[in-house]
Formats: sequence, C-alpha cells, structure tokens
Amino acid sequence: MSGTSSVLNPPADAVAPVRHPDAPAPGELLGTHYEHCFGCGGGQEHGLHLAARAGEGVSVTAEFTVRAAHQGAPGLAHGGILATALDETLGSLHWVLRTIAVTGRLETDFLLPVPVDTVLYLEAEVTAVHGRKIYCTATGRLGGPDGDVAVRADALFIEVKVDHFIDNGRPEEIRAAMEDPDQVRRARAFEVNP
Ligand SMILES: CCCCCCCCCCCCCCCC(=O)SCCNC(=O)CCNC(=O)[C@H](O)C(C)(C)COP(=O)(O)OP(=O)(O)OC[C@H]1O[C@@H](n2cnc3c(N)ncnc32)[C@H](O)[C@@H]1OP(=O)(O)O
Repeated sequence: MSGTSSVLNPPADAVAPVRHPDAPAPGELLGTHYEHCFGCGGGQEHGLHLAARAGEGVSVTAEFTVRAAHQGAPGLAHGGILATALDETLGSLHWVLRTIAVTGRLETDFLLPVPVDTVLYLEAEVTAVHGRKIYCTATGRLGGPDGDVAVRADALFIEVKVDHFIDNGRPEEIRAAMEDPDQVRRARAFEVNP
C-alpha cells in the first residue's frame, strides 16, 4: 500500500473534530444534499444513489450497490466510480459537522476488485480539523461492515460558504436550486455554527 502525502497529515496544532449538537442521531439516514448529485441524488439515473447514515462521533456509514452502469472492466466497478463513492461518503461528514466543505485532495488505495452487484460498505470519519481544513479517512468493505477492505482513502476537505456554489455553479442549476426552499434551507443550515 502506498503512503499518504504529507499534506494529508494534520499539523501538530490541529484539533479533534467536534460532533455538532444538532447532528443527526447515530443510525439516522442522511438525505441527499442535492437531488442531482451523482453520488447521492435520486435524480441521476446512473448515479450511485449512495445512502449514508450518521455514525458515532464525527463519522458516517454508507452503502453503495455497484450496478452494470458503473463498470470499468467486464463485471467490475470502475475505479473512478469507487473513488466517487469514497468522496461522497467523506462529503456526507458535513451533516455531522454541520459544515459545508469540498474535496481539496483525495488519495485512494484500490486493494480488491469490486464486482457488479456487490454492496460496498463504506465508513468515513473526520480525524482532525485545522482552521478550514478537515482531515478525514474512509474505507469501503466487501461482504459486510466488517468485511475485507476493498478501497480506502485519505482526504482533505476545505470548508466553504454557500457562496462557493452560488458564485461558481452554472447559472441555470443555481437558479433552480435557489428557487427550491428545501435546498436553500438545507445549505444555509450548515453555515450556522455555534
Ligand atoms: C443554493 C446552493 C446550494 C448548494 C448546496 C451544497 C451542499 C453541499 C455540497 C457538498 C458537496 C460534497 C460532494 C462530495 C465532495 C465533492 O466532490 S466536492 C467537489 C470537488 N471539489 C472541488 O470542486 C473543490 C475545487 N477547489 C476549490 O474550489 C478551491 O481550491 C478550495 C478547495 C475551495 C480552496 O480554495 P480557497 O477557499 O481559496 O482556500 P485556500 O486559501 O487556497 O486554501 C485553504 C487551506 O487549504 C489548503 N488547501 C487547499 N486546497 C488544497 C489541496 N488541494 N491540497 C492540500 N491543501 C489544500 C491550503 O493550503 C490552505 O491551507 P492553510 O494555508 O490554511 O494552511
């Protein structure tokens, strides 16, 4: 297995992550952050439809069933899709931190091939926080939550404000999102930290 690059090692003055008091209870299903998200949205026919749940501490679990549309080699999941599943699971941590963050760096190890129809059991946790930098790690296992690790990742997420999306997204999708009161309420709620 490869090592992790030094930017993914939290500095000495990084702090332990804090579970937000209003975080969903452990086991609670987290909704999608955006209906058209390729990772978790219901509006993407060939998306991952990843269903994540809040975990203990600052962690989440998720399940992703590999479908035929997700192949790279015959009968096997595409590596980029597996990286997406890890990225999406890591992205779901913002429900527990109540912070909006985007992936700055994602380093992935692919340890076992993952066949079509397999359920990938994912888990992610925040390991440290330093200012806007959120250090986190994730695994995807085969056969069950305690099965063999097929894929794993270390990542650095960077906290952003809702304006990150408003300023950079294609105007038609931003307009549609802003007209959806549930979407706006969800995104703004994450901006209010104690
Ligand atoms: C109405 C609308 C509703 C919207 C509702 C949305 C709902 C919530 C959606 C969530 C969605 C999640 C989905 C899954 C996760 C994705 O897939 S997110 C998508 C993929 N990621 C991206 O698109 C990010 C693209 N990158 C960027 O926009 C910018 O580079 C960033 C990450 C915001 C950082 O830029 P910046 O804010 O200018 O910050 P910057 O000062 O450069 O860096 C801050 C610190 O981070 C470090 N850093 C930054 N980038 C890196 C890097 N790549 N490597 C190492 N260190 C880095 C810097 O060195 C710096 O460190 P310090 O100097 O503080 O020690």
